[in-house]
Amino acid sequence: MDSVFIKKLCIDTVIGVYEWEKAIQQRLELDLELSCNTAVAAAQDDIRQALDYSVIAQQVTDLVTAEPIELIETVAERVATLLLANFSTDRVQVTVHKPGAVPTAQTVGVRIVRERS
Ligand SMILES: Nc1nc2c(c(=O)[nH]1)N=C([C@H](O)[C@@H](O)CO)CN2
Repeated sequence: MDSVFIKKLCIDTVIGVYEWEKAIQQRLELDLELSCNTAVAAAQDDIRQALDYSVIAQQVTDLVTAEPIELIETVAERVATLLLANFSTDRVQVTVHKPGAVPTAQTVGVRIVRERS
C-alpha cells in the first residue's frame, strides 16, 4: 500500500502530567503515515487527487495546540481520529515523540495504528 507521510512535525505546546508542565511549552515531534493510493494523483499530476501534506500538517498542529493535554497517548489518539475523519485514508500510523522528557534518552514516545471501522 502507498502512503503519504510527514516526519518530525515539530509542535510546541502545553503537554504533560505534572503541574510545572502546565505553565510551559514543550516540543513534540510527530511522525504521521496515511495509507492511500497515490496512483490517481500521479496519473493526473493533480494535487486535488492527493492527500496534501501541507493541509495535514496545519490541521494536526492546530488540533494539538488547541488546549493543554496531559498524555502523549491522548495526542496520538486525537490525531489519528482527525486524520481518519478528514482525509481519504483507511489506515493511519501516528508516532508522538516527547524528546525532552527523559534527559538520559534521545527520545521517548508512543506509536499507534488506527483503521477506519
Ligand atoms: N506513557 C506516558 N508516560 C508518561 C507521560 C506520558 O504522556 N505518557 N508523561 C509524563 C510526564 O508528563 C513527563 O513527560 C514529564 O517529564 C511521564 N510519563
